[in-house]
Amino acid sequence: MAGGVDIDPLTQALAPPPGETPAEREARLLREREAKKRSDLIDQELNRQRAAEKKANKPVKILLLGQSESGKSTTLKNFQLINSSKAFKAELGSWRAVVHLNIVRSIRLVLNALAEAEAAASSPPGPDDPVYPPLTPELRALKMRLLPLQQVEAALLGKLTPGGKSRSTETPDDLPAPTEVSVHSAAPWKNAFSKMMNNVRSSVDGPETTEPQDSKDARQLLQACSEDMIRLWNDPLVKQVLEVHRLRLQDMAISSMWIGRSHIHAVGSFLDSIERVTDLTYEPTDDDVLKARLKTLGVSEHHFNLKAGNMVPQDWVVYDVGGARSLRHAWRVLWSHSHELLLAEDESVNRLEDSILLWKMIVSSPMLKKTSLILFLNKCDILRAKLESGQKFNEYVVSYGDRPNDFEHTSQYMKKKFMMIAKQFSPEARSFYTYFTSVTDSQSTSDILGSVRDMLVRQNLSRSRLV
Ligand SMILES: Nc1nc2c(ncn2[C@@H]2O[C@H](COP(=O)(O)OP(=O)(O)OP(=O)(O)O)[C@@H](O)[C@H]2O)c(=O)[nH]1
Ligand SMILES: [Mg+2]
Repeated sequence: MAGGVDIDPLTQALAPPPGETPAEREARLLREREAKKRSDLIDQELNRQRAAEKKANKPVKILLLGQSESGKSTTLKNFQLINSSKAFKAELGSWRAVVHLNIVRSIRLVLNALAEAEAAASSPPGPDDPVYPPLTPELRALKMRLLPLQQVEAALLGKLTPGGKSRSTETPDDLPAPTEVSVHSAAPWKNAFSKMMNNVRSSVDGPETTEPQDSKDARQLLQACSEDMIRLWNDPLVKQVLEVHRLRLQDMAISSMWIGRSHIHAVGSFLDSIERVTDLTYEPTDDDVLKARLKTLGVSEHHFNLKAGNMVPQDWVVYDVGGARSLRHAWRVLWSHSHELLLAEDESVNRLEDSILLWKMIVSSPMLKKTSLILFLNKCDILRAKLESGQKFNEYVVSYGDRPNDFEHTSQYMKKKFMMIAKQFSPEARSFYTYFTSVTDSQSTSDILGSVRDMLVRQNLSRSRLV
């Protein structure tokens, strides 16, 4: 500054007042020390809050575990339906082909049983052979008329994953064996289906279409077979044949395969809606999607941004994995990160032993000792129906003894069993939550998933509070 003395205004402001007495100086320094203390406390509080926020913003990670067919993917679908319903609705069309594939495969299952009944009739029965009722000429004719459905199956399978990542597990046999279609969860099958089905829709709407001829033929063939499929499924003789077939498989201890009770129930659920789902204008409903079965291979990751009550939205990641025994090695990779673990168990009593072993393995894992566990005892609707139809729970679980053969007592018994195992095998004390579910019922599942979500949000927040 020309001619002036250069004085820094800050230094000037902080400088002791001119003519300060020693007592005034002492009082001023005390004030300054207290102000600094307050400022440090505020900084500390801000840092604490920042750290807490950072922790709270960590996504909640949910890992869905359980046997194959226990309902993991169906639980995930419910989660999508509740929390990102727009995306769920946008994908409805992609499920149409899966529903069709479920129908075609169920019919094939029935045709296999009929073929077996025919084969049994043509050779003298051994003492342990199953006794099938003789097939009528009409039923044999029906069986022949439905053979072209194999083309439909091939066309749908061909479209499942263009890169050939889908897999159909065929076993070498004279008869076409029961099969199950699986899809690698990372594969873009939904896009492939959407494309295909959009094309199909345009073929229904008008003559101009880019739909591949084989898909179009497949849809029309399916519709043309509709009446025969209905006739087959409603034939009382077919029901008798299926029952003999089921008992035979049960005797061979392969009841958890395709024709396992829960599976007949699962794939059979579309057999009661053949007319509706084979119509050329068919659009899948939410319930259809929940019932559609597509076995998962590998691991798929799904992101959500959820808000519970008046809390800030939080990122959630849900991992869905394949539950088949051969795929379980992949689970451990996911365990290395801390997750909330949601275990779906098939409550339909035919695979209880595996279910118990799986639960033991999970609760005793040292890697998961800090992980929250939520147990879904699923398919309660099937358990209920079986008990009501007179099946005896103690035939499957001998230790159940003479307790009442009703849903209330059997379900509580199973819950206690799972709780005892958790208590006995957990590396350290833990609490876990159990729900009785039927995840194909979107309404009740929505309530349950809502409370699970609120509980986890609260838990996550209290964990993130630095003490
Ligand atoms: N009735 C009934 N069916 C169910 C229930 N939960 C699932 N399902 C059906 O059972 C079948 C298998 O369910 P998924 O969700 O595919 O089973 P998953 O555990 O994902 O099986 P993987 O992918 O092989 O590990 C599907 O057809 C579902 O619609 C239930 O509570 N009740
Ligand atoms: Mg699955």
